[in-house]
Amino acid sequence: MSREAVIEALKSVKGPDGFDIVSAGTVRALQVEEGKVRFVMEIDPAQAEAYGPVQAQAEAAAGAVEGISGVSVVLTGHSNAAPPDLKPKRAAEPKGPEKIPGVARIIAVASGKGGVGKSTLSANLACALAQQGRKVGLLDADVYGPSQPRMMGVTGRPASPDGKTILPMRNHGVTMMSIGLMVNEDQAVIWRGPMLMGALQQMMMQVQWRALDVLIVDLPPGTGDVQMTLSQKAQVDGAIVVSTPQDVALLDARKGIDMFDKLNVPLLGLVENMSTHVCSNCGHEEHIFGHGGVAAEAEKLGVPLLAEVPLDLKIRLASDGGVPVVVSAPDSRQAKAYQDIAAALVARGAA
Ligand SMILES: Nc1ncnc2c1ncn2[C@@H]1O[C@H](COP(=O)(O)OP(=O)(O)OP(=O)(O)O)[C@@H](O)[C@H]1O
Repeated sequence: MSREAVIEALKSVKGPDGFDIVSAGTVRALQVEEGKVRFVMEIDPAQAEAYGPVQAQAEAAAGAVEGISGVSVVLTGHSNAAPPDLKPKRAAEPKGPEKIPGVARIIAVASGKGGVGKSTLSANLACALAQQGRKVGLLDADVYGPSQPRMMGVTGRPASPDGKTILPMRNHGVTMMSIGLMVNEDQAVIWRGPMLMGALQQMMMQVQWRALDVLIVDLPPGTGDVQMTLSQKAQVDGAIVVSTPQDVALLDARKGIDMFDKLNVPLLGLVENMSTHVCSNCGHEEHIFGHGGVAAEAEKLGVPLLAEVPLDLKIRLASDGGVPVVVSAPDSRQAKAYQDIAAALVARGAA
């Protein structure tokens, strides 16, 4: 079971233009992992209907490859479709990722699994960078559970005065946009495929971010379609991977690290969250989930360990209350870990 075998199988599938979907450059970001295949089919939106059966054939072709137990194909639209008479060779040339207008740099914050503190880090990092004088945007791309409106204390729907562009929200010195502000909270979880990709693209390209030094993107957990779409569509300058210290969390984090490697996104560093727990009554320090695993991984990869953030009630209460701890208690020990990450990124010219 190999990536090559899947690609070979997909060459038997023809698009509505008669060219096979691999040579035509329709198949993008193909990954094979533990018997599961994922890829994006980038198509002319006007041909979405015609591609329905092609998608089904592609799923069947990839699924028939020996050792493949699951296939996930996402149809996504590209804006400038190739003219129909284009030779397959030219059509296969990939369209490179674009800069988001006005945005100097993009940093993606990712995690291998959910609930490890990726959104908490994104919110605190964005606020800390703003406190350090950077013009910062925060894009909540966690389509399956957008939590930035709550963490950043933002409510209401973003306005669209001209019906085309969207005005972002702003709080704590940070310009922000979340998929949670565009749909009802319970709706976001059922979004799938092209609709979801369209929303992500809209948030990147149609939001009036204005001039930003850095846009922090809070990704959904794992290594899925959103991560692939983001790095295909926009030029991501660096990624931060968050993990808790347990072996199983680290195992998932490694998959995230591997994904960024494949997508050619430089890894800026790792963060160990919930590293130690300091008892709020007696001050006793305990490594509830173990300690040092993320540091060892960073050393192995030759990337910085950006911080070890403690498991601390104050951090949770602050985020749940809509005022991240770097804003509610900027001089606290709890805020320092996030401020140090921001300072390190600024010093390296990464933010
Ligand atoms: N260092 C910390 N100390 C205490 N609580 C924390 C810490 N980091 C995160 N939390 C809390 O843990 C919960 C999960 O954190 P968060 O939402 O940031 O994780 P996530 O990785 O973004 O999760 P998901 O992938 O589900 O969106 C939240 O209630 C948050 O307040």
